[in-house]
Parts: sequence; structure tokens; C-alpha cells
Amino acid sequence: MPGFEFHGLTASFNGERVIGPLSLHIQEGEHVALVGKSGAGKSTLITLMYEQMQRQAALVPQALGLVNALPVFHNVFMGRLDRHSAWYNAWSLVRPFAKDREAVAALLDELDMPRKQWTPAASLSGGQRQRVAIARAIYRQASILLADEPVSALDGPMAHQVMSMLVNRYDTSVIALHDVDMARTYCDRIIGLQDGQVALDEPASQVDPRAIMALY
Ligand SMILES: Nc1ncnc2c1ncn2[C@@H]1O[C@H](COP(=O)(O)OP(=O)(O)OP(=O)(O)O)[C@@H](O)[C@H]1O
Repeated sequence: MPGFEFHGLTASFNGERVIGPLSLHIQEGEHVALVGKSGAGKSTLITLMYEQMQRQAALVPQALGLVNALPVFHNVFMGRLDRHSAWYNAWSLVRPFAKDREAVAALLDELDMPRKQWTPAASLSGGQRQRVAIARAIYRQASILLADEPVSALDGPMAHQVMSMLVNRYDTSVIALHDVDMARTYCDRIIGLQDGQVALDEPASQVDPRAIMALY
């Protein structure tokens, strides 16, 4: 069966099981929203999936994972570090190649961040930092996007612009979202987590809003 299989996912903290055991099949071409109340296990599940996928996946973690001392360009360029040789990466740290500068600049333009390429990540606003993490994930061009609340710091129009960009640039994604309307608008399938287990798994077009609300 084409797609991505995750088997026997479990996570515990301090001896307490917070995820699973659970298994998921994500079809190729499917955008999956992970919903559920705070503490249900969404971030932990995204992390477990990323640990299984590694190089095949692009990750937007909730904590973003930016290097504050480096400019925006290098934070985005990091999305493809494993595609280049060590010398190419070292050279790019000092004097980035024009094709990479242009690719990153085009992405930043689309994310409404023109002229920020050489600004250190430390000097950005929260919403700008989130967009840099998104640019890094898009730049990576992986097989699957795993994103944890990728638009939580963005205002309404920008949040919609970024969500539609993510689902257009990635054929397959799993995105943890607090905003249920956003989940139903941009995703094909809704998975609801409750106490680390799948409590709901429905096509977005058929899911009963009351069933989603029952998760909270
Ligand atoms: N590093 C950690 N140490 C101890 N417990 C943790 C740790 N990370 C997560 N947990 C616990 O695991 C459970 C699931 O947390 P998780 O962050 O995955 O939930 P979430 O659904 O993503 O929540 P939110 O919507 O608030 O981000 C919670 O009970 C949380 O307290």
C-alpha cells in the first residue's frame, strides 16, 4: 500500500504512557490534521513520526528550532544541509551561492518577508520566526511534511496564506492544529487524539463538528 506506515508508536514520560501504542497509515496525497485538547499528545506524536521518517520528512516543530545567531538565509538553507557535501555547506556559510540565495529570497517573498534574508533570526518577531521555520520546511522538499501548530503565531490572513502554501507545496502532510476550522478547510482527514489514543479518524468532509468538540 503506497504511503507512510507508522507501527507501534508509544511514548512515556516519568513512567506514564502519553502516546499509544498506536499505528497509522498516511496515504500519499493526503493532508491530515491532528486535533485534540492541550496535552492530548499531538506534539509527541509528530515527534515520534519524525523519528521514524527522518530524512524523508520536513519538520516544523512547535519550538521552531531556529539558530538565533544566524541570518534568515542560513536558517532556511539548513533545510537542505543533508543534500550537500561538507565543503558546499561550509562555503555557503561564508559566501552562499547565487542560486541558493535566489531560491531562499523567492520563498521569503512568498511569505511576505522580503529584505529579511540577512537579518539574524534573533531580531525577528514571533510570526516572522514561524515563517522562517516554514520556509525551511518548504525549502527541504521532502516526501512528507510534519508540522506542529505551524500558524499559531500568524494573524488571520497570513495564517490562511501560509496554510494554503503548505498544502500546495506538500502532497502529503500531518499537521497538528488547534484551530478546528483551519483543520477542516485545509486537510482531507481529521485525526482526533485523546489521552494519546486515536479517538476520531474521519474524512474532513464528513466529520461531525460535534464529534470534534467532544474531544475538548
Ligand atoms: N518532555 C516532557 N516531559 C514530561 N512530560 C511531557 C514532556 N513532553 C510532553 N509531556 C507530556 O505528554 C503529554 C502530551 O504532551 P504533548 O505536548 O504531546 O501534547 P499536545 O497535544 O501537543 O499539547 P499542546 O496542544 O498543548 O501542544 C502531556 O501530558 C505532557 O505533559
